[in-house]
Amino acid sequence: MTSSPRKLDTADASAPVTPMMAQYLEIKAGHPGALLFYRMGDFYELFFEDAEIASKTLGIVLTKRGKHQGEDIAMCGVPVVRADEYLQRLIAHGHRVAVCEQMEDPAEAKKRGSKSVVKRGVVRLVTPGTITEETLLEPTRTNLLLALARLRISDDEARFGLAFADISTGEFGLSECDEAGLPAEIARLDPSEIVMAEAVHEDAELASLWRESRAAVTPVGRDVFDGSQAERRLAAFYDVGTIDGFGSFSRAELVAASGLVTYILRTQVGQKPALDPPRRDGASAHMAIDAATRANLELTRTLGGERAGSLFDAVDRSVTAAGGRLLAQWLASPLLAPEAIALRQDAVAFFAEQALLRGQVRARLKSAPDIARSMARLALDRAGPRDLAALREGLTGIAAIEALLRQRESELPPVLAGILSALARPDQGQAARLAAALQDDLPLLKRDGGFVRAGYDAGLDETRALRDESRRVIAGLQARYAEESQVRQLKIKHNNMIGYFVEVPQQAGEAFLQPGLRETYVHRQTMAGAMRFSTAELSTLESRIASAAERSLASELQIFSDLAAALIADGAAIRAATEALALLDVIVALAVLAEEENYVRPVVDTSLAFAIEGGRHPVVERALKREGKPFVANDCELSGEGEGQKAAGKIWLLTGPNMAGKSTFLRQNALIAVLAQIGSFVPAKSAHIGAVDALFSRVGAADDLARGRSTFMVEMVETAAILNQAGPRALVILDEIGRGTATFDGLSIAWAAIENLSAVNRCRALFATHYHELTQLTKKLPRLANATMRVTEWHGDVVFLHEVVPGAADRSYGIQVAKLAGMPAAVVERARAVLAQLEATDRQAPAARLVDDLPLFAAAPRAPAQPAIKARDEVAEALDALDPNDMTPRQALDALFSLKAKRDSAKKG
Ligand SMILES: Nc1ncnc2c1ncn2[C@@H]1O[C@H](COP(=O)(O)OP(=O)(O)OP(=O)(O)O)[C@@H](O)[C@H]1O
Repeated sequence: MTSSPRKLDTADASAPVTPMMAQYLEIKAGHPGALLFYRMGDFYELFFEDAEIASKTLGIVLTKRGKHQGEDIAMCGVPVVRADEYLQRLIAHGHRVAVCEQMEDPAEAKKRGSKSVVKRGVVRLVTPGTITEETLLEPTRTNLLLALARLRISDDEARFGLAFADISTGEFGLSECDEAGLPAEIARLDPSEIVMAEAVHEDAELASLWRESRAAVTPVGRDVFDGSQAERRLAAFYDVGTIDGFGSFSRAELVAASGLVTYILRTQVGQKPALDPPRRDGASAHMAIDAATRANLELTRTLGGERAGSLFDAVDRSVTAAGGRLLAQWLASPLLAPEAIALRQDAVAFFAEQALLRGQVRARLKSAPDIARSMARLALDRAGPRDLAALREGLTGIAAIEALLRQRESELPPVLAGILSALARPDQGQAARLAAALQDDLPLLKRDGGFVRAGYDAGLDETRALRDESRRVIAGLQARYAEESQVRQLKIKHNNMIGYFVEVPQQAGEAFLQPGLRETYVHRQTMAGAMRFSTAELSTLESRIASAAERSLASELQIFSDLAAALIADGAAIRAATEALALLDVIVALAVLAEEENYVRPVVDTSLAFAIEGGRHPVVERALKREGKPFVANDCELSGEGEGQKAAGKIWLLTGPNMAGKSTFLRQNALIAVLAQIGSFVPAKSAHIGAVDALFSRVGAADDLARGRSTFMVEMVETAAILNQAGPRALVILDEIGRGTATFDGLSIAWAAIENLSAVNRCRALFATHYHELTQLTKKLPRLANATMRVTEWHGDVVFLHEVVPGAADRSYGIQVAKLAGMPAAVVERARAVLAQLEATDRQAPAARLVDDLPLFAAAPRAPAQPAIKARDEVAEALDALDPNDMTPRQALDALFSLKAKRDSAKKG
C-alpha cells in the first residue's frame, strides 16, 4: 500500500504550502515590521512569530494550526468585535498592525472551486501615529505623527524639516531646525510616532534621540522622503494644481511634509484623511525648552509619567477634550512675541471680568462632544452613527455659543472676534438635518442599521413596514401550524445555516414525517430532543424578509453617506469652528483659573526684566491648600541691566537647609515664565517678564539609570548643554549642581559654572546650592546676589519659614533635618560631634579664602570652536587601532608602554 501524499504533506519540510498559507505568507511579506491581523470569519488570526508576540502581549492563548515546512504553525486569534481593545494594547506596546480583511464573500470564493481561498487584502496599517478610533486615542492628548526629513547642507551641517499631523483632528504643522535644536523640537512636539528615512534612523549621532523618545520610531525607505517628488505629492494629496497657495515653506519643510502625507497614504491604504493645509509652526516663535527641562519642570507630565501632579494638571480648567489638548500644546510651546502673548492675555482678561458670560459659555462647551475626531473618522470612512450624533450636538453647540458671543460682538478683543467669525462659518442647516435623520438611541456600527428616525425617508419607512409586517406574518404562521399539527410547543425559529424553520420536540416530530404532514413539512435536521422542518411558505417569507431587511439597510447606508458627504463638503468650516471652540475653551479656562486661584496679568515685553512680586508655585500651592496649609509667597528679582552686547541678567545664589523650599522657589519662577508666555495670568502679586527665549532647568544628580549613565555623568552632560547654549535672553535654573561628586570637585564645578553663567551666558539665573563657600562669589561678580531661605530654631529643632530673604545661610541644619526624619538619636549625636570636628579644621584653612586666592574666571566671550588641527597624531592613530576586547592583559600592558613612548617622543618633536 502506498502512503497517502496528504499525510506526507504535513511532515515534509519541502511540502507545498496550502493555498491559504501561501496567501498569508505573501501578504505578510508585503508588510514587514507589522503584526498581521488576518481575517478569518469572526476572528483576526495571527500566525508564527506574530502569534507568539501577540499572545505574550495580550495574554491570550497560543494554539497551533497545521504545519509549515515541518514545523507547527503557532496561532492565536482575537474576535473581530473586540479587535479595537486588542489593537490598543498592541499599539501601546509599540507594535504596528496590518489589518487584513476578506475582500469577498466566502460564497464567491467557493464558486471558483472548493479549494479556492477567499480574496484578502490589507485595508489599513495601524500605527501609534495614525489612529483615529475613540477607543484607541487618549482624549486629552494630541496624537502627533512626526515626519523628519534631513537635508545636508555640507559635510557636517544639516537642516531638519519637521512635519507633524494629528490625523484624528486634521491639524498639520511644519517647522525646521538644525541638529542642535532637534532634541528640543521633538520634546516640544512630543509625538507618538516618528517617521524618518533609514539613513537618519541609523545615524549614530542621533541614536540616543530615538532611544530616549517616548515615540514609536519608524524607519522607512528613501523614496518616502524623495525631495524631487515633494511638491507633486503634496499637490496630489490636496488635489490642487500647485501648493504655492499654502504659503512659503523651506525645502526641508516641504520634503518632510511630502514624507508625512506619503506615509499616511501608505498606512491608510489609499484612504485620504482630511488634513488641514500645512501651517508653519516654527521653533523660532517659541520658547526653547529641552527634554530634560520639560521633564524636570513637570510641565505636562510628572517625572513618573503621570498627568496628576504636573503643571498642566494644576492649571487645567478646560471642559472639553480638545481644549485640554490645546492647553497641553500651549504649555509645551510658550510664545516669544510679546504682541502675540498680549492678544491672548486680552482675551483671558475679557472673560476674567465677565463672570456671567463665562459661566454660560462653559456650560455650553461642557456638553459639546469632541467633533474634530468624528470629522476625521468621517473623512476616512470609519465613522459610525454616533459620530453623526456627535456632529449634531457639536454643531448645535457651536450655534449656541456663537449666539452668546454675538450679544457682545462690539466689545470682543481680537482673538475672541476671530473665534466668533469662525463659529459662524459652518452651515447650520446641517444640525437640523442630522436631528431629523437620527434616532435617539444609536447603534455603534452603521452596518447594524436602525439609526435613521422613522418619518425621515419615505422609501425607508416602506421597506421597514414590509420587514415588520413579515415578522407579524411569521407569528401568525406559527400559530396556524401549531393549531393544524396539534403541537403546542411548535416554534418558528431562524439561524444562519438554514434560515427560517419549524422546530418541534422530537416525539412530536415523528408525526411530521408521516403522510398528512409530510407533504407540507420538509425534514431538515434532527437535534438532540428536537426536529427541524422547512415549508414552502416559510421559504417565500424568508426571501421577502431578507430582501426587505437588505433594502432598508441599504437605504440607511445611503442616507448615512449622504449626510456624511454634506458634512465633509462643509469640512473646512466645521474644522475651523472646532478649533475655535478649543481655543475658546482654553481662554475661558485660563480666566477661570485666574479667578479661582487669584492670578494676575503679567507684563511681558522685550526687556530683560524678571521681577516677580509675591510669586507662588502653582502645583505646591494646590497641594498645600488641600492639606489646609498656606503657601508662603516670595519675590524674585533677576532683571537684566545694560544694552546690546553688555546686556546681562542677574543671578541669585540661593542657600538654605534641605526642606526649606529652595527647589520649590526655583521651579515656581520657571513655571511663572512659562505661564506668562502662553498668555495666562500667573500666581503672583505682580510680574514683569522680558520674554524668555530659552528655559533651562536642571537638578543635580538626578537618577537616570534607564539611560545607563552614572547620575553624575548625566548632571555634567546636562549642565554642559546649558553652559554651551544659554544666551542673554535665557532663564536658567540650576538646583544643587555638583552635589553628585566629592565635595571639593562639586564645589569647584559649581563655582566655575556660576562664573560662566555670569561672564559668558549673561542670562538670568537661579542657582541653589549647599556649598556656602559659593556665597563669597558675590564679592567678585557684580550681578550675583545671595538669597537664603529663612529658618528659625525652636527648642533645638529647625523650623522652616519658606521665606526667601537676601543674604547667605549661616549653616546647613542638615543634622536637624536628619533628626526630623527620624534618624536614631545615637547617629544624630555622633554626626554633631563629627561636624564640630570638621568645622574646627575648616577654621584653620577656611574655604572662604578661596575667593581671594583664585583669580576671577576669565572666559572670553564665546568664540567659535577652533577647527581641530589636522596634524598627524600617531598616538591617536595607535589608540584607534587597539581593540581592548581582543587583548590579553600582557598585550594591554605592552600597548600602554608603546603609547606612552609615542607620546613622549611627540612632545619632544
Ligand atoms: N513657599 C512655600 N510655602 C509653604 N511651603 C513650602 C514652600 N516652599 C516649600 N514648601 C514646603 O516645603 C517642602 C520642601 O520644599 P523643597 O523640596 O522645595 O525644599 P528644598 O529646600 O529644595 O529641599 P531639598 O534641598 O531637600 O531638595 C515642600 O514640599 C513644601 O511642602
